[in-house]
Amino acid sequence: MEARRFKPNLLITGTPGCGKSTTCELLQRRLPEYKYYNISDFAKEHDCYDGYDESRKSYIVDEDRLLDELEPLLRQGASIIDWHVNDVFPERLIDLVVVLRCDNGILYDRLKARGYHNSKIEENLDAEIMGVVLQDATDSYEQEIVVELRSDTTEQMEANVDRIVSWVQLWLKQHKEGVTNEFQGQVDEHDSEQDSDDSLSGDSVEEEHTDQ
Ligand SMILES: Nc1ncnc2c1ncn2[C@@H]1O[C@H](COP(=O)(O)OP(=O)(O)O)[C@@H](O)[C@H]1O
Repeated sequence: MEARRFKPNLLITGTPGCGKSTTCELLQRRLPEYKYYNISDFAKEHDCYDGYDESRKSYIVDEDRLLDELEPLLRQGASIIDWHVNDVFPERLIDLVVVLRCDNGILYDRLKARGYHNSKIEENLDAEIMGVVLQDATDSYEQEIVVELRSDTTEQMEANVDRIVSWVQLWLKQHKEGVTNEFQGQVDEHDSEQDSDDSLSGDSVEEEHTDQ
């Protein structure tokens, strides 16, 4: 049986350029006892690569190897996981999935500034338009723990971090009290001032993984 976690594991996902790393950085400042796992870096550091995809100009992650390395760490809880791929982590180890979304014009500028070549920019823009990452998340996790948040502006990013910290506090309170209510039910109540844009709205699209 899975050991009980005393602090939640947070998965911050989204198309490359949507703001995962920046959001995680801010989040970690607010949650200093949480460990931050940027999976691209983690895979590199732990030699979890299985070749290089020349056409995509990106390394291919050996997901089995990655999970072997990561699982014992996630079992301890208090993790912030940053990756555009979200459907590889065992459901039992993830407590909240935040899918960051971004306007395509803004995303284009961010990816261009990052020096991505055009085909890679296009692939990522298509993935964002089609909601691929959100679809993967809703396919892989209970809908109650998947939350879609807009990250076009600094103000939105700061508000997102505030919300995630509030959810963490709520999770801690619930688990301390042994309350078994559904997490999202409490979140909805807590965030009743949020507008309806925050509801899940992923379109059904074909599977396509983006890479950095
Ligand atoms: N909500 C936001 N508002 C303004 N700039 C942002 C926002 N999110 C990300 N950025 C900027 O966009 C770029 C890509 O963000 P990053 O966090 O690296 O994305 P990801 O980790 O999803 O690839 C960075 O220069 C970052 O400062």
